[in-house]
Amino acid sequence: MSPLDPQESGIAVNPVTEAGRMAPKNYDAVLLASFGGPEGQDDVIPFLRNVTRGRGIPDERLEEVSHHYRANGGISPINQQNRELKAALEAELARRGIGMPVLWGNRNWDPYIPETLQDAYDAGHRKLLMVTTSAYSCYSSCRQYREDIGMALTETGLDGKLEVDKVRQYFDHPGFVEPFIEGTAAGIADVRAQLAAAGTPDAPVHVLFATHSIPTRDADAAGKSPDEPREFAEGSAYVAQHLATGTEVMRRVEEESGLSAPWSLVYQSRSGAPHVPWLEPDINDAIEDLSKQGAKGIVIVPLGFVSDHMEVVWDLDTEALETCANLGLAATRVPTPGTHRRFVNGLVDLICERTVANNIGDRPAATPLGPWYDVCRPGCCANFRGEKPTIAGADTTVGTGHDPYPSVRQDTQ
Ligand SMILES: CC1=C(CCC(=O)O)c2cc3nc(cc4[nH]c(cc5[nH]c(cc1n2)c(C)c5CCC(=O)O)c(CCC(=O)O)c4C)C(CCC(=O)O)=C3C
Ligand SMILES: [Fe+2]
Repeated sequence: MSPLDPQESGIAVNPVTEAGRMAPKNYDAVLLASFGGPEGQDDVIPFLRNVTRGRGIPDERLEEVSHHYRANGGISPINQQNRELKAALEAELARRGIGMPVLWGNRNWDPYIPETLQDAYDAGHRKLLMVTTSAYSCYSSCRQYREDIGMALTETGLDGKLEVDKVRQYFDHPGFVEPFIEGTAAGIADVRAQLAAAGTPDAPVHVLFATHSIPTRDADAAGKSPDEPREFAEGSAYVAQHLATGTEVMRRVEEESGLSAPWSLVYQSRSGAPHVPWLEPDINDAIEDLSKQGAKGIVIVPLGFVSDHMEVVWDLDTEALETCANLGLAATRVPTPGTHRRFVNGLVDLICERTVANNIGDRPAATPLGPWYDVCRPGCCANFRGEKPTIAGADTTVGTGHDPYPSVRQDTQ
């Protein structure tokens, strides 16, 4: 791996995140790790028991949060989305002549991560590179996946036998950002056309970047570490990453299509006890406020999500678009990256930047925050429920990421 010449590539190496790099290795398979979801009415309660495991939540309470799954035949779209993503990744790897299979494992539903790791080991794999379906930094989207692997390695007795590392959080990788640029430009044009058809072509349009709300305590811990010298916007890497990505999307939309609109970051899918503070404003409250302030059109960009899973098709397409309709607002929801060519290509680029063969030396990042760390800084995205075995952190004791100087390790095989 040779250091980049920023003059030549136009992309400067971030001196901060350089510290959390891991040298390229000879990985022999990709692990696509995701949340998992139910695939029929009988799966719904067992799935929700998995999601809330260890918290002793009674089934009656779980039934209350199951309505969106129930209304959709007990089926979450997430598994099918992941089957399609897995197939698209395999096709792109094959197209580039890279002989790595893509193995798939979930946190909360079949195929479960520990079984996938055991199958991988039994099939002869020894070094896996994990790609998750979460782009940002916070407990749920980064550390919890690192724990899923740490616990699975411990549980299966494979720690020390099977190496699992993960690609960096990719919120600002061009492959993740560019489908949103395309979608946001098309979304603004669509809402403008709806308003023109209604005889109000110049009515105000507002872009809402939507992401999953999380408890403010988790938001504040996201990316925070004694080893992290940066102060993040609003004190949270989770919020800062979304703001930076949203800023870049709007800049590129204007540059490439001449379209512009005021925008804000809003939150959705809040759960948990009402007295526990979560990130706000909720998207539905924001839509009502914007309507009161005179907005006539809303473009909803699901910036926090990789695919059209339940939080997107229910909380945005059913609830938020209904809020818009009730207020008489023109509205549209922009696509998620899904299996967009540029997204799939970008994920394969992220795999290549970590592998010896087909190595890509430059690490593009569309915002000044990145490229994010390959190996998380000590303590970041803390788990307030109690520490668990965790991979891919400078302070962890499982897997290989705990090497304090991973970027000078050489893969010898
Ligand atoms: C940041 C974040 C993402 C985005 C990053 C990423 O994409 O990973 C995300 C994605 C998802 N969240 C999902 C589903 C659920 N999340 C829950 C609960 C929670 N999520 C949280 C955070 C996040 N969640 C948090 C802080 C909780 C409460 C505490 C807890 O329980 O840990 C619950 C419990 C029931 C409830 O409280 O509503 C469910 C069922 C699904 C599957 C959807 C499908 O089936 O299609 C997906 C992709
Ligand atoms: Fe969630």
